[in-house]
Amino acid sequence: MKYFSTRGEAPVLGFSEVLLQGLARDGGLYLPETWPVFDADKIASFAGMAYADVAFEVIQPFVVGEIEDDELRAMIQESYDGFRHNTVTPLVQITPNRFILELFHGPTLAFKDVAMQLLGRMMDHVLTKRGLRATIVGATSGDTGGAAIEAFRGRERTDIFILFPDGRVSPVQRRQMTTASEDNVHALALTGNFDDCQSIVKGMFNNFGFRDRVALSGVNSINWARILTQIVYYFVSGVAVGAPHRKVSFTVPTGNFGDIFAGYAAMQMGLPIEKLVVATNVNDILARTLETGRYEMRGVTATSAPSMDIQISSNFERLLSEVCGRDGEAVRRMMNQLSQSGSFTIESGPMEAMRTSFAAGRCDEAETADTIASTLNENGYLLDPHTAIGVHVAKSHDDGKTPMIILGTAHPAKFPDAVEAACGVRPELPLELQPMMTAEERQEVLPAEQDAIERHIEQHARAVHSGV
Ligand SMILES: Cc1ncc(COP(=O)(O)O)c(C=O)c1O
Ligand SMILES: N[C@@H](CCOP(=O)(O)O)C(=O)O
Repeated sequence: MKYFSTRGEAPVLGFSEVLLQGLARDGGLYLPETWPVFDADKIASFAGMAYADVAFEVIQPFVVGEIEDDELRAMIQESYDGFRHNTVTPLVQITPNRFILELFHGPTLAFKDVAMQLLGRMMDHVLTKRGLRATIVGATSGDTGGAAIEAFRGRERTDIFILFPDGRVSPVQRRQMTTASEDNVHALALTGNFDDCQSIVKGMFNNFGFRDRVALSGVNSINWARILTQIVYYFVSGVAVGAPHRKVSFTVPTGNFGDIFAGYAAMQMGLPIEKLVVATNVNDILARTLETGRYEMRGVTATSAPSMDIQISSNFERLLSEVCGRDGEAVRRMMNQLSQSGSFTIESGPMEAMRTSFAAGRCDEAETADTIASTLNENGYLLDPHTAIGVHVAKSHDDGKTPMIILGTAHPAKFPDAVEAACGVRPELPLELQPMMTAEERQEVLPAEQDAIERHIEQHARAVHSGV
């Protein structure tokens, strides 16, 4: 399998190179040249299979020729053995037609673990084979950072630098990043918002001198491997509610558009999906875009669902590429307009194509709190604010016939203050995570300036100093 950049000007690469590069050298995002397609019999055969076995079937066609089957199987097995639930991503029915897909049983209680646990192992595998070291950078609005640090802490071949918006993540999220004591972990609190952190990360990838000196690699969902590993749970849950014999819809709490793009990928691979519903908080750029055809940035508002406080939604570029017939020039034009004027318009053809697969809705702060309280009272189920946004939006897209799966993206105990304020119940962290809340914290507070961050990384990254 080969991968091309959405902007059409970077070299076509194989999986291992795409994994290490993160962002393409033309600023674009990598996509597979073709979608492997599973027929109905193959999809039906996933029923009753262990999560790790489905993961192997889904991931293998994308990495074949680059990672041996037995090595892939072993990495998948190890990644999911550590999850708190033996089905890895259990499905919980909350109404006759609606289900929560609990993606938060990994080590940091967020859906990011599903991808990051395997990504960490794959990267280590490729670096070891090549005798290389890498400097990983990531931007986080709260969850990616903790999950990435958990996946890479103590790994010999990587240093990890996570940029997060100072004061804009929950205390649990912050501590998941700042209490790791391993020398290869660097939590950087930036005086800005998530979009600033993400722009700096992309800026570092576009500074080729720096990128090559530190052997830069990325773990945000700009990295194709993140999306790839997330495709699996769409198949697992879709089959559990009757696919391929019936269609299924998904509602996805969305920020950077990575999770829902994995659903789009599953659809291209043959999973019969009726609708992919984008659920946003008041930072609703994606909902507005689907409505109006115009992608238009506004300021970011801090909410009780901080991981979704995003305006520059990286993976939307992957969808633009798909609906524009993989026309790199068209994607470059829109992305240039975005960086010059903060907006761009999508032509009617691509917009119609998008609307055949996607719908969208938004949920404000009061609705988020009401949904947490009413779902607890009516269904006995405690939601985190991000998943609550999904549940709220799903209600207006549920046709009553097609099973609606809402992605449960975080455990409520990551956001105890918001949950308690909404419903009076304070969710407890699992016992093994409680010591973190009193452990010593270690972080650097830095200005949201690319130069300052690059200097800091050059001083601390072993890839620069070890000569490996
Ligand atoms: C809890 C939670 N829900 C939803 C999202 C949004 O996911 P995505 O950025 O893939 O759209 C995030 C952040 O990525 C998150 O951490
Ligand atoms: N919501 C994310 C933001 C980064 O998204 P990613 O999926 O591109 O890593 C977070 O919690 O950090």
